[in-house]
Amino acid sequence: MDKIQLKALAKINLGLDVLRRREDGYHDVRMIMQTVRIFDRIQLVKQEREGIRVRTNLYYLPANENNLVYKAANLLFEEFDLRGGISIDLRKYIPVAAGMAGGSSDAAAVLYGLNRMYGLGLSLEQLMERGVKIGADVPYCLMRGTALAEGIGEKLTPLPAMPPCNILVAKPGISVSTKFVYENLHANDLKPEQHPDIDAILEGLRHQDIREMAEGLKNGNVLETVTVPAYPVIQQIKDTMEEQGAAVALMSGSGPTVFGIYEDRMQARRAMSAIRKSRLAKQLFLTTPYNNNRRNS
Ligand SMILES: C[C@@](CO)(OP(=O)(O)O)[C@H](O)COP(=O)(O)OP(=O)(O)OC[C@H]1O[C@@H](n2ccc(N)nc2=O)[C@H](O)[C@@H]1O
Ligand SMILES: Nc1ncnc2c1ncn2[C@@H]1O[C@H](COP(=O)(O)OP(=O)(O)O)[C@@H](O)[C@H]1O
Repeated sequence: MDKIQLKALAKINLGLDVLRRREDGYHDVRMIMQTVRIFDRIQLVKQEREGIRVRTNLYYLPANENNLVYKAANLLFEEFDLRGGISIDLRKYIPVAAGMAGGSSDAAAVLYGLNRMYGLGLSLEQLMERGVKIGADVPYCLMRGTALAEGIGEKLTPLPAMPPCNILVAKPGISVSTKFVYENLHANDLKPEQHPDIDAILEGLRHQDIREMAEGLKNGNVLETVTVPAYPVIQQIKDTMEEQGAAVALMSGSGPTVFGIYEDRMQARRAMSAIRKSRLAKQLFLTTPYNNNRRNS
């Protein structure tokens, strides 16, 4: 196989709690991950000439060793002493530095794609062990679907699929770095009432009850305690989505992207128009949960 086309899917966090700051500076988390149907497209083509070449449609992203797709390819090229080179064409649609794991998902797709193209024979678990060296969310991006993530995000337990629903995703025109958010959380000083009730969300998921999940998701992301005071636009988007009939609206990951869950498609469409008119968001998507574990390549 000389060529492969991949889709790298984005995620949202259906609840995110940070338990403690660890000695190594990372944080132990407890969060529910959900893949959504927003994706980047990646094409890998084998080259005779040695080296990893990256091209992307976004001028402001690194097209060198700092791109996570480069890091993923480099990891497997070095470990398996692969011959020749590879060109990576990355078409980005997932908002960048947004809390949607775009870069991590791109890296996951490259690990998956190279494993197939070069017949490396690595299992999903073996790919995940390599993925965590690139980023805490990469193992989850390899697994996809609905999952509980613990440890730094790499300890994964599959969960019942999120019930079908409509998810409105709005990214304001600001970028927030994950590092900044974790550093400003002061996780070890959080009061018990500041921690979201992840178990309540899990119960809602087990009952396949969006309303029950939504109840648990109010204040379901502890990282909002850092970003909402710093960026009022996040709260404004949440309020607008809820005024427009969302069961709940929550920031995803380290933000600043906000998602709203709508049971009714028409209502979600109306909410999308309202957010568009408000000009609170720079990027706006109406999407659905992804739970098919078949890889699309
Ligand atoms: C917040 C979350 C929630 O899903 O997602 P995003 O907002 O990035 O999408 C993740 O925990 C982000 O995972 P990821 O973005 O892969 O993290 P990494 O690249 O490994 O680390 C970026 C920075 O975040 C901090 N970090 C990350 C994960 C973690 N459990 N504890 C941390 O303290 C690290 O100190 C690092 O400086
Ligand atoms: N393939 C990539 N896609 C997006 N960002 C990338 C990529 N490779 C490296 N980066 C860098 O990683 C940073 C955060 O990436 P991203 O995964 O989009 O954020 P988040 O983890 O918040 O979802 C960006 O600022 C960018 O410079």
